[in-house]
Amino acid sequence: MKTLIVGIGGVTNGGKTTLANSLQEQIPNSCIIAQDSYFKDDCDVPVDSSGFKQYDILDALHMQTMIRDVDLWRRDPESFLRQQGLKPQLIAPSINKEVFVLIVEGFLIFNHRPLNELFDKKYFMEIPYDACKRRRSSRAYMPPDPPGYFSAYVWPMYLKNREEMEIFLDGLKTKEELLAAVYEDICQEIERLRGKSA
Ligand SMILES: Nc1ncnc2c1ncn2[C@@H]1O[C@H](COP(=O)(O)OP(=O)(O)OP(=O)(O)O)[C@@H](O)[C@H]1O
Ligand SMILES: NC(=O)c1ccc[n+]([C@@H]2O[C@H](CO)[C@@H](O)[C@H]2O)c1
Repeated sequence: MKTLIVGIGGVTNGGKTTLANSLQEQIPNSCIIAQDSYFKDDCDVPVDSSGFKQYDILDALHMQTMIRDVDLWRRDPESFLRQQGLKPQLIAPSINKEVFVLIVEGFLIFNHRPLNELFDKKYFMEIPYDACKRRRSSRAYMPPDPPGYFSAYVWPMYLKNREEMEIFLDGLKTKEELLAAVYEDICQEIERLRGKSA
């Protein structure tokens, strides 16, 4: 059995979850670990000097738990898939040629060194400030963004976190264009892995 870990990171509301879900539907034996599922309870997230809750830093997330889940997948991708309610679709000529794909999506996945080291493929979604602000204002986070949170906290934190990045995806492209580009790239990687001796 072979494995491929794909990271889809980038700006808030860039379209990471949308792209990850579409990829997961198209790629056999793939599943998703989403960083947004690992936020700490609101009472455990500190407030900065301006009174803003610091949600956009690694400390706001249970990263050890997230890494543990990635490890669970690495040890036994087939069981992990079943635990998520997904059915393995064994299509390659032998189990040695089968490629299991983990899609990890989230806004700070490349900023956490132990997680960053695990990726075989990395994509970083970007959209400009205005589009991001517009998309974000139509979302309901829990707790909701207080006034000024996006421009004074979320966007500056994004620019800081982005400094560590590599491959960029233009999140203003259509969902179909984004899916086609990344899907094609991942399929090539799966074929490359299948071709490698077990
Ligand atoms: N390619 C696209 N073009 C236009 N709108 C999109 C595109 N992809 C996603 N969207 C829309 O943008 C919003 C955010 O999408 P999504 O939840 O996938 O982003 P995200 O990067 O996972 O956000 P967050 O990290 O803040 O949870 C949604 O309303 C979604 O429908
Ligand atoms: N608990 C949450 O999911 C939560 C709460 C408040 C804010 N956020 C925002 O989620 C984005 C990443 O997807 C970050 O920009 C957070 O500000 C999430």
